[in-house]
Amino acid sequence: MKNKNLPSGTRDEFGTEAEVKETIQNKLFKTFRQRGFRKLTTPVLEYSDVFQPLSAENYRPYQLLDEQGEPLVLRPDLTLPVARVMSTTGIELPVKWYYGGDVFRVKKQLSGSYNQLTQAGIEIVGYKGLKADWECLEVALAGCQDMAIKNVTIELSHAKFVDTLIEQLALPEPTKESLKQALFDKDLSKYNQLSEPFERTPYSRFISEWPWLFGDFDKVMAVAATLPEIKPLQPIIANLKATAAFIHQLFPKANVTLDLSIPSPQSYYTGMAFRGFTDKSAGYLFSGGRYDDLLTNFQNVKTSAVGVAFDVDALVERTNFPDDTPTALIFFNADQWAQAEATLAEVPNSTLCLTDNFEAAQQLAASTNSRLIDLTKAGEKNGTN
Ligand SMILES: N[C@@H](Cc1c[nH]c[nH+]1)C(=O)O
Repeated sequence: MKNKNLPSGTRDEFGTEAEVKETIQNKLFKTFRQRGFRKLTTPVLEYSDVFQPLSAENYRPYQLLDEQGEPLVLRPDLTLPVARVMSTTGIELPVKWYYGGDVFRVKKQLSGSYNQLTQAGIEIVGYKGLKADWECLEVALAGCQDMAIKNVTIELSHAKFVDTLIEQLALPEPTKESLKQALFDKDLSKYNQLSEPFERTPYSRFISEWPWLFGDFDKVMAVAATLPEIKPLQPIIANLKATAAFIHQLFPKANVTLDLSIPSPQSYYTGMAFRGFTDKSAGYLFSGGRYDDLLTNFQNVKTSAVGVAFDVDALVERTNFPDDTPTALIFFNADQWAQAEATLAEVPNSTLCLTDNFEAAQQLAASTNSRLIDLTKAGEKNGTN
């Protein structure tokens, strides 16, 4: 074998880290099941068409060809496969799914981030109302609580806010698009120039602060309240406010922020979106949102859906690794296997010692700082135990 290196952005996981990851996944799966979600497993390989709704710059997939030359990808997302399943199987709505698995996203070389990420999430399909969005938030925030992750900040946003507001502005279409781009890019000189016509209009306060409209929920909402009455914005604002109130009521310790100046975290979101962070790092713990149009990409029926996925690797990073390596080694002769099994079952944190002789067992016990349980009495016989 010539190349023993791993492909860039991938890693091996072993020992405590891999075990903690498994424990976290199992804990999440158990919660999902207890809440009535059903498991859905999809393949790691899919036709690239499935992921067409993803924005290409954020999600560059690994590409392959099948035997007929059809382009395949390693899945860069787990929500789109759920939409594919829903549109091809005729499963009755409503449904609540849960899943876990790896997604693959080609990141820039040397960006320091991994190209293979483990997610565990839920998708609720067939419910229009806020209750389904809130069930996602409940699962996400309760999940963080179960992992003892403190200081969780939940950032709310809405996929339609920017477009709805820009739509109202008396500007030519191409200027609207450029204003939106300048806002998202935080290109202030361009933004200021394009937004000049709104000085001394009822929009002026909001438009002048728009690129900075993120942070404390109430403060951002106070600036939004300076806008003139815009009918299509009202349900968006009402949903955001009701959701912030819901979070305060159920998770009083969580910090709620609002961002009215970002592009939607996923290009397929159509409604409220939410991401969870802790103050320790920039990466998110969970990310989710409503996507009522996604299934129309696969079939001509509009279906309401909302979901959230945990970044399991981010949860592992924030968990204190317990040191629970086996502390007792059971040394036995091959014909004592049944007795060794009984001891294994009885002694907590024990493991079978598979060395051929007692000396090797002693060495292993010393190097792993383990207590040696000698079923052969070899130690007694030669006086070393
Ligand atoms: N698939 C989204 C998370 C999500 C699940 N459901 C809805 N959104 C992501 O990877 O960011």
